[in-house]
Amino acid sequence: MSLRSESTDRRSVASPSSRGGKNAVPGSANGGTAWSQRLRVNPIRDHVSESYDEFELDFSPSIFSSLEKYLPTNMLNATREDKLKYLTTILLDYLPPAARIRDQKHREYKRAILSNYQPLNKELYAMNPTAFFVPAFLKAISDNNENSFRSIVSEPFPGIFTFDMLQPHFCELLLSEVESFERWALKTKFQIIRPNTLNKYGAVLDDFGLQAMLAKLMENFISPLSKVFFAELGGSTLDSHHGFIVEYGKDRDIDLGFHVDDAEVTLNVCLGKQFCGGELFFRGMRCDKHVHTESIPEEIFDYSHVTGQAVLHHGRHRHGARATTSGHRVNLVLWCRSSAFRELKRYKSDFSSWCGLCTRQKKEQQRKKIDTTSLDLFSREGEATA
Ligand SMILES: O=C(O)CCC(=O)C(=O)O
Ligand SMILES: [Fe+2]
Repeated sequence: MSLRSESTDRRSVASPSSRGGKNAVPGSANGGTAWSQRLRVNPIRDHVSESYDEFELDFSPSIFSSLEKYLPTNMLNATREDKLKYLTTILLDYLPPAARIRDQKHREYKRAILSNYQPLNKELYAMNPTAFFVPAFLKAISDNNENSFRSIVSEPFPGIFTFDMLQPHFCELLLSEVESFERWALKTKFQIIRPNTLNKYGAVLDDFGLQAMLAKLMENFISPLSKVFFAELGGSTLDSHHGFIVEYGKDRDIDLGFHVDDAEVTLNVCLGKQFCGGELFFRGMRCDKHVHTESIPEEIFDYSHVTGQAVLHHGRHRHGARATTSGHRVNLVLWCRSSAFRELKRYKSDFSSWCGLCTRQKKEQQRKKIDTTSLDLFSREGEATA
């Protein structure tokens, strides 16, 4: 079985939004500003940074809050929009030229959507926990401890967690919003960029105004779980996301090839509708070095989607989706990423404790070591008694 690493080729940048209720970052972020952007060397430790959560940003809002302490004195009391613009210009300077051009294009793409597409269900665009989530999920998150999480979560296979999460009404609203977005794109001949390299259908929710809501979903509802279940795998330091919809059935994608996600933690929730097939198949966790290696029988696990139910797994847990044989299946997928974990991985040794093959190889080495030590002992005992 060949395996692909799903990637989006997407980088993070601040982008303006004209949507009602959300703040827009005015103007082009990396051109035309009168400032010569600089940061101070040492932070102002007692400065209380503002929150940027409700802005439509592609850099994580927490990056802006952290960097605020490094702003020059004349910028400290500027408006949040101006601070965003100032900091975004600096952040963009760190991107290589090709990435900067790609980002610029993507910002224009998003701007074109946000200024022309009229949302159908405005209530989806701001986080509203009681309307979005089932009560048991909300209670477990507000109790915020391992016992409360374990009380709503099943772990049908090591590292794969399932739980009831979304209200049926929320699923219906999101489905109708995606359909409305696709109708608009068809009518206006707008070319939609698909969620990633493996999909011909589906849509990136972050691109049409749902980014701030999804950032809250990750920060307030997924991070608490991933801090407990994926602590050593980047789950404690999630700081950005890629949120999208996948669609299968007639005139849509049929299945999804074997792959790993460009994510530390993946949330995958079935929104409906009626369908047969479409099971997820998992085949073991692998580090980059071993991603293409065979799986062993103990790593095989299949999961059948249930509407409203979430699956939470590590992004390097290799998986794919079988053909949806009838009906129409739509899932919400949130790839949650940790820049700190990725940075750490760059400096780490060859061995990954979570990789099925690394651990097997280590056990094998240890077994061989024990075998040779006991052989050695055995021959010395032989010498002694000879
Ligand atoms: O179709 C599914 O449920 C799987 C989706 C998935 O794995 C992905 O988009 O990364
Ligand atoms: Fe995936």
